[in-house]
Amino acid sequence: MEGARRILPLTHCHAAAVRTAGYPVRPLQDADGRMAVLSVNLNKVAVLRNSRGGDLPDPIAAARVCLAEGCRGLTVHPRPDARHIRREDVLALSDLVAAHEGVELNIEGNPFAPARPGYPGLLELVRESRPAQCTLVPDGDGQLTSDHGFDLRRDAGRLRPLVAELRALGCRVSLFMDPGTTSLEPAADMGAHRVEIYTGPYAEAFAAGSGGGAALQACVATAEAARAAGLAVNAGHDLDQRNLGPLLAAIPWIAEVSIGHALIGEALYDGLATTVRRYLAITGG
Ligand SMILES: CC(=O)[C@@H](O)[C@H](O)COP(=O)(O)O
Ligand SMILES: NCC(=O)COP(=O)(O)O
Repeated sequence: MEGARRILPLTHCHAAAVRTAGYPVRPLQDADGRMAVLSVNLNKVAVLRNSRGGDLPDPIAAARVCLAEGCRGLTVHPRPDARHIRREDVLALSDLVAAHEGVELNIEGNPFAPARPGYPGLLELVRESRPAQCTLVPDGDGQLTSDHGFDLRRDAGRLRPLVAELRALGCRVSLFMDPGTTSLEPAADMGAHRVEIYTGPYAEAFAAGSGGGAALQACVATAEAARAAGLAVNAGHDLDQRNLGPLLAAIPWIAEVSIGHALIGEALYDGLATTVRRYLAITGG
C-alpha cells in the first residue's frame, strides 16, 4: 500500500549540505533513500507567454532547465479559460517527460469542468497525455487560483467513477484536500492513491510570523489521517523557500510538493536553475 512508507534518518552528509545552504534541515527521508519529490508547476511561465500572444517564454524550455538540475516532477494545471497552460503544452510536456526516465508529469484540474473550445476537459487531456499522476482539484471557472479542497461528503459519489477511469488509464490519483480534513477513508475507498494538502492557509500563517501555528497543525492532522487511511501525502500551494523546510520537518512522509508561483517568481531574480537547486536542497528529491 503506497501510503505506508518506512522513514529513515537523514544521512549526515546530506544534512550538512542542506544546512550549509542555509535552509532548515529536513530530519527524515523515505525508505528508498529519497525525500519529497519537487514537482515544478509551470503555469506561471505560460502566463508570461500568453501575455504577449507569442511563444516566449516557452514552458517546455523552462521544464528542460528544471530537469537538467535533477528535478523529478513537473506539474501543470490547465484551466478551461486557458489563462496559462494549454492542451498543446500538456502534450509537449508529456513527450518531454516520456524521454526522461524517473520523471513524472502531474496534471491538475477540475474533472467536472465541461469541455469548451481549446479545453477538451481534464479526463480527455489525461487520455491524450497519460501523466503519471492526476490531481483532482474542485476549482470553479471564475477562481483567481485554487483555494479549497473537496468535500467528500458531497463529492465522493461523483468522484468515484472518475477515479476508477483514471486508474484504468494507469494514472496515480490524488485528491486536493483542505488542511484539517481528517475523514479521508472515503478517498481511499473510492480508489484514490494520495491526497494533496492545500497549504495556502499554512503559507499565509507562516508569512504572518506565527511559524505556521494552528495552520501547520491542521496540515499535520490531515497528513496523519491520510497515512492512517493508507493514502500517500502530497502538498502544494504558496509553498516557498522559507515555509517549505518547516512543513517537511513537521510531515516527514510528504511524498511530493508541487511548487510554482513562488519558485517562478524567485527565478526572475536568481535564475531558474539556481532556484530549482535551492528547492532541491530543501526537499532532497
Ligand atoms: C492546485 C493548486 O494549488 C495549484 O496547483 C494551482 O495550479 C494554482 O493554479 P494557478 O497557477 O492557476 O494559480
Ligand atoms: N498543487 C500546487 C501547485 O502545483 C503549485 O501551487 P503554487 O506554488 O503555484 O501556489
